[in-house]
Amino acid sequence: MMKTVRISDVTKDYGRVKAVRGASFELGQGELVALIGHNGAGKTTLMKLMLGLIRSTAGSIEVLGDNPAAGQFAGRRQLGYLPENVSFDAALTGRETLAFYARLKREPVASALKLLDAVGLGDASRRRVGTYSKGMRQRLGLAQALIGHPRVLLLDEPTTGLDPELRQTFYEVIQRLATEGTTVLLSSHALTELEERAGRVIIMNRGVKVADGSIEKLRNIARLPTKIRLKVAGLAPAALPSWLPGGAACRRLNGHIVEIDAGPEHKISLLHRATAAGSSVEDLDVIPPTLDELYAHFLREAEKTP
Ligand SMILES: Nc1ncnc2c1ncn2[C@@H]1O[C@H](COP(=O)(O)OP(=O)(O)OP(=O)(O)O)[C@@H](O)[C@H]1O
Repeated sequence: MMKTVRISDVTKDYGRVKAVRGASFELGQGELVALIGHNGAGKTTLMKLMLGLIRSTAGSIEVLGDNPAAGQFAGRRQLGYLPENVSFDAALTGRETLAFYARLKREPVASALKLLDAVGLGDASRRRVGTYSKGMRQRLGLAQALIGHPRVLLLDEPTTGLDPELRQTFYEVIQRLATEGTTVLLSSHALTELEERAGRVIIMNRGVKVADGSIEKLRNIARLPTKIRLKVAGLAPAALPSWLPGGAACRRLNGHIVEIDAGPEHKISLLHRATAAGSSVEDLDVIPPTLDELYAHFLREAEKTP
């Protein structure tokens, strides 16, 4: 996979604040990567470094084969960016706004305007941006970031303010771009929606990268228990199935569900027991560790190391 972004041992200090500390990672063509972390973890700072808006204190950054902070950064036109708090001139219409950005990027205005339809703003394109809702402004921001079919797309909390349907459309748009080869890096606090969508997750804690990999890989490293939920016929409200091994962490949920925490090494044998003849299990759900749980786990681990 061709690498579009290389971050090597990067540190960024703002005076005494260490916003990023020794971070290293590479992003490949066509990857959709989620950057997650608490407020102030260093996500926006990393994006600004990749855009060349600020310079690193130490370490090196390469985007599309070049240093983005260098004066003549050839890759700039191939970068798309949606800032966290996008703001536009309220007096311009959606079309005028996008035409303005297309000219700035020296891209054809006609193809930029087609992006308004792609983000569902076609009907509102002749209205002034001042009359747009927050979600509409966010979509205009996304259209702006997509001008010129960027090879690297950096999105800072892009789904804030979008309703569930628009979030779905948003992910469809960026997933299509990733399939076509764009590197997409998006920062977000909405972990549940990232779970099925991000091919890879980078977790930041106080400026330090604490985890990096697919959800599968993070699950393998964290070795958190999988939840097995069972509906068992004829079980008294507080009772537990007799076939459960002693010491298994389990509980009753709402009177009729039995929930078991199954460590990776016990999962299969517990499922065998649950589905064996005579176990009275009527229904069963297997719930692997969520991104929320993985995130909490890696932050806990990071806080243990001085
Ligand atoms: N221009 C600046 N001057 C001084 N400190 C800054 C500046 N920009 C960011 N910081 C500090 O650097 C740290 C990292 O900030 P950053 O904006 O990268 O975090 P973030 O992970 O994007 O947070 P959020 O989720 O709130 O957007 C924070 O402590 C922040 O206060």
